[in-house]
This record gives sequence, structure tokens and C-alpha cells, in this order.
Amino acid sequence: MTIGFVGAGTMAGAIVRGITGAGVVPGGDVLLYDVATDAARRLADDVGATVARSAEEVVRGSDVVVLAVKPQVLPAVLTDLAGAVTERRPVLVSIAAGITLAALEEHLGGADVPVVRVMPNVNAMIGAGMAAVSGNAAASAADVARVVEMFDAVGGTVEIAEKDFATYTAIAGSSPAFVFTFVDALARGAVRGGMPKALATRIAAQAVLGSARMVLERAEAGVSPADLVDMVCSPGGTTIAGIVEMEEAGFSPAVVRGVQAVIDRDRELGG
Ligand SMILES: NC(=O)C1=CN([C@@H]2O[C@H](COP(=O)(O)OP(=O)(O)OC[C@H]3O[C@@H](n4cnc5c(N)ncnc54)[C@H](O)[C@@H]3O)[C@@H](O)[C@H]2O)C=CC1
Ligand SMILES: O=C(O)[C@@H]1CCC=N1
Repeated sequence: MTIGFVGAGTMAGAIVRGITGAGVVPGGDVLLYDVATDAARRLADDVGATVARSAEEVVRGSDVVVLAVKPQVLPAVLTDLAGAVTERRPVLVSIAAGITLAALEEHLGGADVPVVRVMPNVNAMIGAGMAAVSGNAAASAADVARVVEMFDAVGGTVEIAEKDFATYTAIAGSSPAFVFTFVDALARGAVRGGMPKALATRIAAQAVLGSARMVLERAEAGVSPADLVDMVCSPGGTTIAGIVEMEEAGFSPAVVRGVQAVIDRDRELGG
């Protein structure tokens, strides 16, 4: 199986390194194209992949083609590739925020080809990603399974209904940036308390990592995140003082509003 990438930026790099590292395909079976030829060359050199001269060459030489360009340029890229896609019929994978399966099919001129929409996240870079997948009517169960295998190699996958993609993007595609912001804010609080930033960041990140594991592991016993908050808040203690202050500053509503802003922007990008 040859896997091609159109766009060799941040996400393509994370996925290519993950799938070649996990042995889903050897580097020699990866074909890359990017308008920024240096970006494609650097990534190809890292994993032993081949640089194609055009996006069309990627399509013509690949069984699976991952479209890893920004949503704003994807329509034009797809329109240019429609002819080659119709002839070669690879499994097309789009990781672009907002662009629906119906829009992808439309940009391909209504070609009846397998298309799988995926929303990965940046944590794929260290093999700890979380990706949602949803296939169009032309994508067989085997096509979707192939794509799931690729993204499982860089973390986990979940198959969801396409109508939930915008929401998924908020809580798993974009949310790493929210969590990084939270960790940085914790560390800044510690700096204010007199601790060096680098040490504070490491401590805060470890606490967030452990807390995420607590949520996942305790959920199996029916324990909710709110129950866990109560476990930490001693009556009259330190934590409840911090929680009250954060909630008065609008912490939970701010997060809910942030999630809604991602959902709205995702729908805008989809036109
Ligand atoms: N960065 C992230 O955390 C996530 C990004 N995504 C999606 O992944 C896609 C790619 O995002 P990033 O990798 O972050 O962007 P990026 O900017 O790092 O990479 C995009 C690459 O596409 C190349 N490119 C632009 N026009 C091109 C064309 N016509 N043909 C070939 N290559 C072209 C650029 O030179 C660049 O290297 C986006 O659609 C985004 O919505 C999805 C989930 C997470
Ligand atoms: O910010 C974005 O649009 C992309 C999609 C999810 C994460 N990054």
C-alpha cells in the first residue's frame, strides 16, 4: 500500500512519522508533495519517503491520499485533482477542519470515489493523538478500516457521525491548544508565587496528565469529573478557595464559550 500526502506541514509530518515509525508502511511507500518543496524534502529525508513533482503525481501513485493542506486552499486543490482522482480512485482522506464530505465530493465534481473525513490532533506527533473518522457512501468498511489503522498508529481513533465533526473538533482537534494554554497559565501562576517557569511547567503538565488518566480510569467505575473535583476540595481548604475564585472569573463558562466558538468557526469554514 502506498500512502500519499498533499501538504507536508505540521499534521502531515506527525502522521507520516507515526505511520512509518509504527511500521504501517515503510518510508519508501510514502509519497509527498508540498508547494513548499523544502518542507516536503525535509520530511521525506527524515523517513525515507519520495518527493513527488506534483499533487497529481501523488494521486496517480497512491492507494490512500491524505489531503493535509489548510481548509482555505483545499477546494482549489481538489478541483485540480478531480480528473486524476476519478481515474486512479484512491481512498481520499481529508483532515481539513470544517470541510464536509458533501463539499469534498462537490469539489471533486461529484466523482463517486471513497472519501474519509478525519479530524486528528497535534498529539499525533508523539503517538498520543485522538482522531475521529467518518466515511462517505462510496467508502467501504475496508477503506475506513485502512484509515483507522493509519490513525491508530499515532494514537486512538473513534468513528463518529459526520454531524458531530464540528463538536469533535472543539473538544479533541483544537482542545490541545486549550490545554496548553491552561498549563501555561498554571505555570505563570507559579511564577507569580516565585517558582521558575520551566520547573512549574513540568510540574503542571504532569498534574494535568495524571488528572486526565484519573478521569478515564475512574469513569469505568461511574465516577464523574465533578465527583473528582469534590474529592480534591477539602472543606474550608485550599482547593475550594481556588475553585471559587476561578469560577467567579468565569472559568467554566469561558471554556463552554470557547467550545462553541470552535463549532461556529468550523461551520463557517465549511461554508
Ligand atoms: N495543526 C493542527 O493541530 C491540526 C490541523 N488540522 C488540519 O490539518 C490541515 C493541515 O494543517 P497543518 O498541518 O497545521 O498546516 P501547515 O500549514 O503546517 O501545513 C500545510 C502545508 O500545505 C502546504 N500547501 C499549501 N498549499 C498547497 C498546495 N496547493 N499543494 C500542496 N501543498 C500545499 C503548505 O506549504 C504547508 O506546508 C488543515 O486543514 C487543518 O485544518 C486538523 C487537526 C489538527
Ligand atoms: O485550528 C484549526 O483550524 C485546526 C483544526 C483543529 C486544530 N487545528
